[in-house]
Amino acid sequence: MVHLSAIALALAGVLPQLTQAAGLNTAAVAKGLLYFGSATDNPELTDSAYLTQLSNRDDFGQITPGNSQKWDATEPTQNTFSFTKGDVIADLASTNGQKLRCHNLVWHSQLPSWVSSGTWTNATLIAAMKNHITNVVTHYKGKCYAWDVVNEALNEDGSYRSSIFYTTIGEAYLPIAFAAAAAADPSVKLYYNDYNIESPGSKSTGAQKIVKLVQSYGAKIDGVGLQAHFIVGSTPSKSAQTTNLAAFTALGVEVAYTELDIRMTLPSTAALLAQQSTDYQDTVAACVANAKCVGVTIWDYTDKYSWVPSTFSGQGAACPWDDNLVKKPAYTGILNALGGSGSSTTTATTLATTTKATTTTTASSGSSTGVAHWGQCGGSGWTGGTTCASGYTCTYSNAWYSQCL
Ligand SMILES: O[C@@H]1[C@@H](O)[C@H](O[C@@H]2CO[C@@H](O[C@@H]3CO[C@@H](O)[C@H](O)[C@H]3O)[C@H](O)[C@H]2O)OC[C@H]1O
Repeated sequence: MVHLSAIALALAGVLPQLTQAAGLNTAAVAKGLLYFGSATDNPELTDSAYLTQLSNRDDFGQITPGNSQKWDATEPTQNTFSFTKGDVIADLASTNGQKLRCHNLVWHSQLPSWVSSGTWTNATLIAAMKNHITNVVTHYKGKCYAWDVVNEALNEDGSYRSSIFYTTIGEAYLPIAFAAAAAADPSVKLYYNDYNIESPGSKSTGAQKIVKLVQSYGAKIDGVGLQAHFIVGSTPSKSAQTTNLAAFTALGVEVAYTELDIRMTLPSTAALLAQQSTDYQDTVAACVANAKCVGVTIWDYTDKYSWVPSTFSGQGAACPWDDNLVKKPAYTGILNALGGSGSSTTTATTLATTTKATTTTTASSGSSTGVAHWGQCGGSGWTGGTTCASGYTCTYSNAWYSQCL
């Protein structure tokens, strides 16, 4: 069936178009992603210039709290919960009309000492973990697009990290955590999130085993978050990242780049900034190429507030905006991957189908073929529709069209 409304909307410019002027999020949505986003943190929000750019939905359609939803922030004392700082970020997302990625529930780091140094049995730690998850997820119910339920459970060789959770409970802590999160908010997407799982290898294989483990317990797992804390010049190729993403999505889960930044040894040079731009472009292009890659989040947008210099001695300049909130070449690299710096041609017949459309994009740097993730899923004329075709799930809709994955 031909949906003339999609053609009309596209021709009239109602659907997101790929133009020079489009920001990162606008271009990402036009390319079929759900969002392009940034992490942020409470102390930075007093910087009005920073806040203004963060709130610019043309660039950022999603934000993630960098620290304020972690266990040490939300349950510093057993069964005493504090949501004040996390609520500031959640409210900001709501005010700005941005999606919120919620981060994180179970992680070996930034734990309060009552957890990390407590005396636990299998039963008592399961109870404490479930109580934490239930309270935090319930508090933010309906506000998060996704939760990073378990963060960084793996060693580099793909074996389990010896966290308090693994050594006390064993691998069952993962499905137990996912099941508790699903019970508290059945609608929110539930993710496993880790670093160094962005190209094929032992750790990526370990993360795929976690997906299968959770599924084998009958618990819900919706996605895998690839942190993507990269180094300029050592970023995995687009090809390696594309192959890797496909291995995850073949398991029936979606994927997202959740903490992208690409650091360099300081001082930065023009050559390093150019390579950084290429590395950003390759990574975002890998996401665009996979129909189940829903978004990219950078781990703060400006070098001014990046976590990198305080964590990796002598390194920095990892973000697409510099210390003065001026865009770096990396910004253009991301936009190139999103088709934002060139022209885009999409055939009307492809647009009109209820299946995922294939978009051919001609960027200034060359030609590439990507997969558009959106589809006009129902209705007719200018009112559009919000019902997805059979076999598709509606992940976003507005008055004009639905996004169906
Ligand atoms: O002193 C601490 C300070 O060290 C802390 O820094 C944060 C550490 O976590 C960072 O985010 C993580 C980066 O990579 C992945 O491993 C994780 O998934 C992320 O959560 C965050 O950006 C830093 O700000 O902040 C609190 C201070 O008290």
